[in-house]
Amino acid sequence: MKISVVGCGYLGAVHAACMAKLGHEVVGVDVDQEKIDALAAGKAPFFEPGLPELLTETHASGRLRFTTDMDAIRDADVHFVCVGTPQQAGSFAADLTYVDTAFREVAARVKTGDVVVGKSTVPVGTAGRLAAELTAVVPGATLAWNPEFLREGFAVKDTLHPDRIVYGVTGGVGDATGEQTVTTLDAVYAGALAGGTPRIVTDFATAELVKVAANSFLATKISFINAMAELCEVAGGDVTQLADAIGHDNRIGRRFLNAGLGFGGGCLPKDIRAFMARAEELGADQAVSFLHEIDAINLRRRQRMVDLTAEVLGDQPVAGARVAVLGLAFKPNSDDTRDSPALDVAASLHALGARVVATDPEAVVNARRRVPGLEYVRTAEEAAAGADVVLLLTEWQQYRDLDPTALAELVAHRRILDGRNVLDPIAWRAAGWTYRALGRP
Ligand SMILES: NC(=O)c1ccc[n+]([C@@H]2O[C@H](COP(=O)([O-])OP(=O)(O)OC[C@H]3O[C@@H](n4cnc5c(N)ncnc54)[C@H](O)[C@@H]3O)[C@@H](O)[C@H]2O)c1
Ligand SMILES: O=c1ccn([C@@H]2O[C@H](COP(=O)(O)OP(=O)(O)O[C@H]3O[C@H](CO)[C@@H](O)[C@H](O)[C@H]3O)[C@@H](O)[C@H]2O)c(=O)[nH]1
Repeated sequence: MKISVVGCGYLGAVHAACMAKLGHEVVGVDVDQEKIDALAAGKAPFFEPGLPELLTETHASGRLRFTTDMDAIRDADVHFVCVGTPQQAGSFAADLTYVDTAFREVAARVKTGDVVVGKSTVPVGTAGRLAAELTAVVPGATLAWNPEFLREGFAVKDTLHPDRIVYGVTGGVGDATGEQTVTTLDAVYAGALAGGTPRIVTDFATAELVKVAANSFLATKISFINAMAELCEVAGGDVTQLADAIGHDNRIGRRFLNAGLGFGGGCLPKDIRAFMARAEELGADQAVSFLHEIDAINLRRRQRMVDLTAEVLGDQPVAGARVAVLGLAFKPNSDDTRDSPALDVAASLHALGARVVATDPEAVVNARRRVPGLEYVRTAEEAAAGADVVLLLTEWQQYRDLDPTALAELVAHRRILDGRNVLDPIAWRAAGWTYRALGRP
């Protein structure tokens, strides 16, 4: 099939490459010339494991190209819209300007029979509005809403082998146009559906809600365990053992119960906020008012880390202390620093006058763009040299594997704060370190 992908960021670039991998002829379009130049040269414009190899392979196949020329979508029959929906400045609501602009641009170029597929995460009600706007321009074109659930760091695998695929279609199940759209989407996703991937066909509102409900649930699970960490801190318990113990209950499950600095990134924080804003517009704010608490618990963890740093420094003031920060991305295996808890903590300590020397295997360029004032270095060892305290804030494998004895030789004071509960306290204490973590004695 001939497919266009409009918006080639973390979601769209991966989606375009995966669609080509599934055998389709794909054109990716973005307004960002730099991003398109990289992609057109077969290079990933951001760090995502497996993407460079996939781009090389699909580039060579001749089935994948990238351009800033929107007219290139005219050849395609199915058009995925993958542009950003960030949080509005000064509000919890989603900023839909990119979605609205992209849909207008697409609608001006599609033809009868084309299917436009929304993948961006949007407030419930958006798809219905956009469907009406699309058919007002091209009555024979249809809209589908196909939310995306990929995780950064696993984006290629999640796209090619998703846990489920959701289609929101006009009129829902049983509607003739809807049925036709389902047939088209099944052909698009044939390679990913093979092997029995569950596929849920539903109406627009449900499809939009599935996405924000899933992210709200994940955020709730993380904040739940972080609330337990707060309790452990005052009562003297160990949240990692607590998580293991409750996680053995199959009804609860151990995944997404890792306590620490909490959730960040370009999705969970802004999606739960946009959900609250939309629920309020719909007069249903009470239904999701608990999300305010989820957000508050999450943000308290970042402040707790800053306070804990001051606590372990003891008589030494934060201002002037040399703080080594290991990890800046919002999670490992990503270079994404959007709403990164790690970068937030580093910036707060810097604002308090600490000399923050920070490193990350992939995220330094993005971090520097957001917080230029920190001192950025290449390695954990460089960051730790002469440090009064070391903060592990993003659990990259190389930081998990650090040798406490070797690192002890580099620092001014052996103080380590494990913001992600991934180090072995016994080994670090045995090497002479003061080990502190969130939610652990
Ligand atoms: N990043 C993820 O892991 C992920 C996963 C699932 C869903 N989502 C959702 O997908 C959407 C995109 O997220 P992202 O992380 O890829 O964002 P991103 O900022 O990385 O990418 C968005 C891209 O859209 C481009 N763009 C903006 N306006 C455009 C226009 N008019 N025409 C063409 N391109 C345009 C931007 O230049 C940018 O490259 C969001 O709604 C997000 O919530 C993201
Ligand atoms: O037990 C855990 C698990 C995760 N996190 C943090 O939670 C955040 C989000 O992690 P993750 O969900 O793995 O990353 P994303 O790539 O943001 O993926 C989420 O957001 C995407 C965009 O909506 C969705 O598509 C995915 O399904 C959803 O998992 C990160 O800061 C993690 O450090 C924890 O603190 N504890």
